[in-house]
Amino acid sequence: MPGVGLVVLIGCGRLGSAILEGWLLTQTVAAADLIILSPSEKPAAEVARAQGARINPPLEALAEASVIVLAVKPAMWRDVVTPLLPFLGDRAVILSVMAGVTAPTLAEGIGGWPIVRVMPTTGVSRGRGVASVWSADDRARALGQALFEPMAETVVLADEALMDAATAVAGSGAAYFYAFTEALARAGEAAGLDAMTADVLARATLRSAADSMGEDALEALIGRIASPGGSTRAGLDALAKDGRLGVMLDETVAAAVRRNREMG
Ligand SMILES: NC(=O)C1=CN([C@@H]2O[C@H](COP(=O)(O)OP(=O)(O)OC[C@H]3O[C@@H](n4cnc5c(N)ncnc54)[C@H](OP(=O)(O)O)[C@@H]3O)[C@@H](O)[C@H]2O)C=CC1
Ligand SMILES: O=C(O)[C@@H]1CCC=N1
Repeated sequence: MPGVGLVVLIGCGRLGSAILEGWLLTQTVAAADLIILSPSEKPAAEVARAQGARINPPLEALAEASVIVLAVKPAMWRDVVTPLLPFLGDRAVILSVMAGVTAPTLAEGIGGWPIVRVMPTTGVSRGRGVASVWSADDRARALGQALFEPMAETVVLADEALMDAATAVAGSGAAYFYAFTEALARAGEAAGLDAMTADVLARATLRSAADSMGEDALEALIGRIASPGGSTRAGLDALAKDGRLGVMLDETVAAAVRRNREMG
């Protein structure tokens, strides 16, 4: 894609691989413009290599990089990045997808380069992710948007302090929906379905609900299914009894926000 330049992806684990797959799928980054640093061989990196990406080249190659994407665990980024710093050019932007690690903390170890934080979901691998972007630097923010908008519904946050909440809602959120779906299947089993039928129905319902959602208000969507006095309304009333659904999700998001702060 014109304008993005040479992209260095550091870490090709679950999220790094998803990002790589998304870039190639949506042609956001040409494989020839990619350098991937990975201690072990990864299927996604091998696919990129076959299309022209460079894997673990001599570090002198980093001098031309426009953007360095940090997709390693929050606990290890200093050890990973410190040896690379002497090789970075003046124009590089640091893009971190790490949960919890703040820009001021990153700047302690990577001073001098503009920083953009992006919190994507692994759905970017299929060009259908979600991403929250924050940067204090206009060029870095624009680069973050250029790299993620083609493969994610992207929100630009006004304040870095909101990144932990965005991570707790979107970065983690798919896992909550999967956990809910699992619990729905088990409840179906308790109501008499065999385990496999309950799984098929719960998973298909999640897919169908997501497909049908569009841009309509959630309340309107619920209203279309829940006939007054009907069985869905009875189920929804049980779900929200004494405000417990809201309380449960407040606690869920608060716990994830706390953990993001601890990891940073
Ligand atoms: N998974 C998710 O859904 C999301 C994750 N994140 C963030 O993404 C980051 C990565 O998470 P995730 O992908 O799940 O974790 P993984 O453990 O799957 O990936 C981390 C990768 O870092 C690699 N690595 C370790 N040392 C180096 C090194 N020196 N140079 C290059 N790569 C190295 C590891 O390589 P190896 O496998 O060879 O050890 C590993 O594949 C985290 O900071 C997390 O907060 C953010 C949003 C969503
Ligand atoms: O669980 C984690 O720490 C990361 C952050 C968002 C999704 N995965």
